[in-house]
Amino acid sequence: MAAPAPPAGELEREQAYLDTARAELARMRTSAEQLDASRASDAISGEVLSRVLARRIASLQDDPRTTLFFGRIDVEPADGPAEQFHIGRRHVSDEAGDPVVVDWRAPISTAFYRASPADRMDVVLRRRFGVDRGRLTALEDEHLREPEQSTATAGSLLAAEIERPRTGPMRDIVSTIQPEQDEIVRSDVAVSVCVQGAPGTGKTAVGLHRAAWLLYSYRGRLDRSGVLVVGPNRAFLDHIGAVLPSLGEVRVGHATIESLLDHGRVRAEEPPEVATLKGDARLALVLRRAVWSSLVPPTEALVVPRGVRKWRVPAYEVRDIVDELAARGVRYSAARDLLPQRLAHHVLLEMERAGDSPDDRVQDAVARSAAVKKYVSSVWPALDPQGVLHRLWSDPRALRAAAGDDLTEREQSILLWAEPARTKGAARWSRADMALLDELDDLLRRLPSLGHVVLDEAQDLSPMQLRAVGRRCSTGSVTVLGDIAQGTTPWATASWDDAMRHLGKDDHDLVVLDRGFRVPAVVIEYAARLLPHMAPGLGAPVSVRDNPGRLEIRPADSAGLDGEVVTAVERAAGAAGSIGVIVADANVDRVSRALGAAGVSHGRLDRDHGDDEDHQVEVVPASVAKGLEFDRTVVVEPAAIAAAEPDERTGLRRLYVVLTRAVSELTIVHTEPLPEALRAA
Ligand SMILES: Nc1ncnc2c1ncn2[C@@H]1O[C@H](COP(=O)(O)OP(=O)(O)OP(=O)(O)O)[C@@H](O)[C@H]1O
Repeated sequence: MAAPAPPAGELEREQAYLDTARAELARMRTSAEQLDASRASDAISGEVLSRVLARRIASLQDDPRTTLFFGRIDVEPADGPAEQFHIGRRHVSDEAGDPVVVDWRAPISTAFYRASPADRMDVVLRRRFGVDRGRLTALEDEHLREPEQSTATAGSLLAAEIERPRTGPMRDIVSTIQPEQDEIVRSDVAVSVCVQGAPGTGKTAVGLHRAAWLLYSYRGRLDRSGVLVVGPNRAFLDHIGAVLPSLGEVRVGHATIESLLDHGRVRAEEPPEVATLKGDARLALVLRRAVWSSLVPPTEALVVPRGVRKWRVPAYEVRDIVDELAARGVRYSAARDLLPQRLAHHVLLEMERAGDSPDDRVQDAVARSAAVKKYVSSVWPALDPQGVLHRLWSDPRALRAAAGDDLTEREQSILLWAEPARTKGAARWSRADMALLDELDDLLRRLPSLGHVVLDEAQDLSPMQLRAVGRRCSTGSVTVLGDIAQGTTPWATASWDDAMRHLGKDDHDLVVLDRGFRVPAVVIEYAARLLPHMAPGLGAPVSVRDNPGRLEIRPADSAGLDGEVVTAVERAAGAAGSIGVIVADANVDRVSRALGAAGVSHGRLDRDHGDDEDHQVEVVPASVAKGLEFDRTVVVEPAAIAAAEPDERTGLRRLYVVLTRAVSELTIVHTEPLPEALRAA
């Protein structure tokens, strides 16, 4: 018996419904345009209102290139009427306020993503639409109660969407979010989630959709506190930067860890041993001690002259005040700000005891007096992060005192500058120093917390960097995305429990994603040969791609390497789709020159710039490839890519990252022997 087809005329009926939905959206826009901000009660509210209105009108624009919905569910609850819901990127309602299209983030839409024959969630029919330039071209029905009634093609629209060629930046996956992904996306706002997933399992996609879902579900709260996405470099942020706007969310901040911890210019590179030690969580204890040991126990009384009299607060009383402030858990500088008023209050009590009746203005004047200021500076010195760190790295005695039992003598000697900078302004700070300056900043004044942070490629952060991110969501929650096998920094995390503890989120859900959406089977199986050598215990994803992919290995002699690369790139460029030519950082110029000489137009990525021009071919330094994807990749000289890292394990991990960027084809061009781990079958 032939599998059922959708009922005749159904596509036309759905197209008519789409036309109605478009008309309703136009009506919503017109009525928003007619609202008048000038009728607000005052100028400031008028300005706020007109901004809100402008945003609302922009959000109601119809994009004729897409449809307003991509799916439909028919639900038949046991205790209520049967209903149909069309699911789309945004909500559309009719004049009576009834929904015409429901937002994919609304609670009712959950069933579209998660219902299955085993757990129908009241759904009897799930329909998916094929779309071309704003019109519906096909539909597929899944009957959850009677699976044999499902259309013959059920599942093929989903597969086609996953197989669609990748060109340009990353796009949203809103029409095809998978059940295990949806569970993460819709985790409660209070829950911190850590997602471990092999390359291409959709971690980044899930994190971004979670941000959009949270903003929809907790709009008021998160609009105020803010949501931030943190990624490894600018090229990556450029790659993902269009996803949230395409979901209607333009108010999410995007940052790299470097831009987040911007406490001055990075002017020094340091050996991995030093950077790793500076990233160790023990440094937090050292810095805390360095800050609080700056307090100088008072030995002399505070003396405040006023007119012909002198008022005294004895040293032991000041000590009590200082001890009380230091014990309150207030940050160092914030507590210091309280000290003048406390001292002035004691002076006031003295005055009262002497028969005066001073008022608050007298207390303020005493607090601001030169005598009090000078005294405060002597017992509770003003500090700034750069000053504290400059002293620690320059002065062995200061470092020894702050180190306590937490750092060995050898470790202290590693941290000390060989040639101390003369002033803090002249200090040449390193990347690892930035996380320490950030920690110091927070020891001095508390940083306000965001509502939610999405942290991608989290495996690469040091404990001190994780602490820095954690303090930015200290009262909010975090979505942590990463893959231990892709950790390529010397301080990369070996355990998600440790990483989450450094983030201050001991209490979290750990979820493993293992279905691979990017990398086709032959490519992932090849790359997975590396896993036992650099991340034993971690499995490769199971590719869910229909396309088995293509893997080609092209040996060349050293004179012919560039020519072989050009040939491989030209062949790859014969079909539509993006091409990444991934090479060891040191070889980027050479390969780019060779391509240029052969007339192959291409762009170049670096840490700070994703290419915004529309190049089909991009030359990508291996250190920038993480998180990116290309339809076809040409990987040049794997041995050189691995050898550029400080140790073998990191080298193989870098190679694993590089080999897993391809959506359909991977070509390897090499003259040096391939690393042993790759050769072993
Ligand atoms: N449910 C889905 N439907 C369609 N495409 C998907 C789905 N999930 C993921 N993808 C696609 O798979 C590709 C890989 O996704 P993503 O970059 O989020 O993976 P990742 O786990 O972050 O990878 P990596 O660890 O390599 O950075 C992307 O093109 C993404 O759009």
